[in-house]
Amino acid sequence: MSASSDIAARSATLTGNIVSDKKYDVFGVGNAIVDILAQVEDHVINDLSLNKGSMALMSTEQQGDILTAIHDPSLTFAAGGSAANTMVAIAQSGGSAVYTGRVADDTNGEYYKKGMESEGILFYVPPSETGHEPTGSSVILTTPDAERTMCTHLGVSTSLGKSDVDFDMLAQSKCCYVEGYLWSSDGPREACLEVFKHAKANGVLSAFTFSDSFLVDLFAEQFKDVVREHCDIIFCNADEARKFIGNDDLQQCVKEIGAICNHSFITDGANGSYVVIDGQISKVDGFEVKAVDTVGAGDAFAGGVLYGLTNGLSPEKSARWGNYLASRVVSKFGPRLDESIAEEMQEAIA
Ligand SMILES: OC[C@H]1O[C@H](O)[C@H](O)[C@@H]1O
Repeated sequence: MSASSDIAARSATLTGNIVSDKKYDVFGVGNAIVDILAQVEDHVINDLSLNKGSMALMSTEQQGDILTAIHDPSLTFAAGGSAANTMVAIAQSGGSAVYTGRVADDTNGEYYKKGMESEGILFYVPPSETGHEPTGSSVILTTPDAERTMCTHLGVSTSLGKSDVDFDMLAQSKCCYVEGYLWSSDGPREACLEVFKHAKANGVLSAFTFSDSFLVDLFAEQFKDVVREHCDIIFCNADEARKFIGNDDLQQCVKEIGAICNHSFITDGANGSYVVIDGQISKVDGFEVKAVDTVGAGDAFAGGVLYGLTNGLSPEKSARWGNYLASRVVSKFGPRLDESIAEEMQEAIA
């Protein structure tokens, strides 16, 4: 079978919705990160020379300097990590999810594992022994306009490798979901490529998120190859879409992304999202809410979409549910919702 006819066949499977007898809805792979959340004024982002709205990689010492500088007695902690947040959104929608990510055998690692298990996620990778890197963490500064700026130390999450992946569980999943954040480290990137290959060999659809515009800056060409060779479904936001295509005109970017991947979901903040299925573009409206913290919004959107696609909803209804989950996450501080909201689905997508 040629590459293009293979893609066409996989595409037809999705358009008919991915409802199969596989055991799990989605198999996620990501950096396991504990979030340290603070609210700051705008000038703090400038004073610290941070790139507002983006993610920067740094050492724990640099994170410590930031925490000292902001001197916030009301810091809060949350289990985060982009793909992990997405798996939680799937579970809170009523779906089933498996998570592959690495924590250390330390306090944050224990906290993180408990957080995932309490949401019903199958988090099976054993923690790394202490003495090396700590569990990954991200100091997340949210400004009054609800924008979040992330200062991340990846810690032990960069030691995730392909030998950590449970390929049997992957084969029993309808879809896998990989975060672009993993591209900044060699071992996790190789593990992801292996996940995509095994997914294809076992009739599991492959979904990918670009994660952050700085990654698109660094890896645009690699991301294009990944999308063309491996992906059935992609997620990005408007900034990432513009950088990926190299054009400021969002409509044009949506069209061009849709020509590269047959199932593309592009978020546009409070305006909602674009769904491009086999070149056909639909705009799906967002929900009007007062946003206080945008951390985790894209993750919640992807969770809603993946829940929908793996449970018989059309791509547009799936995106509507994704928009709803994102609107709920931005209405509160922190990267995840606190509880299941599956019972709100019918009204939200009607
Ligand atoms: O997408 C938001 C997530 O990305 C970062 O990895 C943080 O952990 C945060 O929870």
